[in-house]
Amino acid sequence: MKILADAHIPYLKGVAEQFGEVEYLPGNQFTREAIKEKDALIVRTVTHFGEEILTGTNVKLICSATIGFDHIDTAWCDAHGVAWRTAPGCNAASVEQYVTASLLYLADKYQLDLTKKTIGIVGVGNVGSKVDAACNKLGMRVLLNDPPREENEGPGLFTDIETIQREADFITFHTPLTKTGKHKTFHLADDRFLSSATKRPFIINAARGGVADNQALKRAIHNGNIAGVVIDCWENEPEIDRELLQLADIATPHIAGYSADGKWTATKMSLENLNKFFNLSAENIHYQEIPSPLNPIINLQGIDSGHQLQHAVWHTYNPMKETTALKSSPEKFYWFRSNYPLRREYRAYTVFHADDKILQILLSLGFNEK
Ligand SMILES: NC(=O)c1ccc[n+]([C@@H]2O[C@H](COP(=O)([O-])OP(=O)(O)OC[C@H]3O[C@@H](n4cnc5c(N)ncnc54)[C@H](O)[C@@H]3O)[C@@H](O)[C@H]2O)c1
Ligand SMILES: O=C(O)[C@H](O)[C@H](O)COP(=O)(O)O
Repeated sequence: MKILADAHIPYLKGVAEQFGEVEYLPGNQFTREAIKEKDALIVRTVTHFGEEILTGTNVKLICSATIGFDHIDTAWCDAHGVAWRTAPGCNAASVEQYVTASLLYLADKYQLDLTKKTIGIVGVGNVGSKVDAACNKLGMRVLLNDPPREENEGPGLFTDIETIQREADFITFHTPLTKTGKHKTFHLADDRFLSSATKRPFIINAARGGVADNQALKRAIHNGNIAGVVIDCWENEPEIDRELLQLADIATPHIAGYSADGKWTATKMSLENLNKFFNLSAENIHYQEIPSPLNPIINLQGIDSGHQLQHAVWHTYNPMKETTALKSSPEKFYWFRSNYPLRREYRAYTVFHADDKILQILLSLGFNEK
């Protein structure tokens, strides 16, 4: 079997070869010519797969090592016999780590007590559910909005979007990007939405750029309708809006899901999809190990209890380093994504000397205790 894989999918090289002949190319160098003779593609979100690239090729399966699939023209693929698979939930915990680290940053910068704040979560799937759990552990009041789920599961858990606009101090989006249908999410956060947000909330978008109208975000910051923004996903990546970049409290190059744990799981799920689709019956697949973090021990001795939580979370992931780097070199957006350093989730870290109350929060988030 002939496979073409994105060269920037970690933990794949030397492993995918157990399934066939594998060639690697950076995602932005995939062409119709390059994929023509391939049976399967293992891809990322940086390449668009539709009629223009797939017509006349031999491709039978596209495995995206990602949660999102708005880079695949699924209608065209379904109509033309090209199967596609994704890796649901693979990096949901990584996005939760990103949102938690960002909330702690905003709280620190603007002197906010998160236990007295309300967060509205729009889209409560794999990621939104994890963000919900984390925000509860931080002691926040959480409002959940997910009309498709509410239609299926009934009311009770969910609230309407107007309540979130009225009551939330933070609004975080975790929906897919959809441009049609009853629950389409394209420009969900537009001028109207943002000007109806009464508590001057912070807006967080680590879903997809198009979920929040980037021009409307700038207007809302300028006219004071919102207090600030945390943006990981942008319209027109990698050519992102430079003014919005400078205005953002946290601005990152679409890496919220880039924990090594998430990448490893995405690779594994992609290969499992390949194995199943082609009935390869491969057993005892050899996977690479996820490297340990450089400093897996977090010693909180001497840190006052008011700062222990942020210290521990930022030890695992600090969004400010990436914000500074992106603000000074926005032209390196694609490079930052292709050369991402090792980042581990909480479970790879052990905390020492945490105060009792903080320790309980850290353990519930997934840290280990010595
Ligand atoms: N920044 C990153 O690195 C990163 C990483 C992972 C996922 N993502 C993105 O995050 C988003 C969520 O991922 P997920 O794994 O939770 O997806 P999911 O499919 O598990 O959950 C999405 C949820 O959104 C809900 N939804 C759909 N339309 C809605 C609407 N109009 N209003 C409110 N809710 C709506 C769905 O019912 C579903 O419950 C996706 O867009 C994904 O591409 C980004
Ligand atoms: O959809 C996802 O899983 C995320 O957006 C993911 O982080 C994108 O990863 P990439 O395509 O850059 O590898």
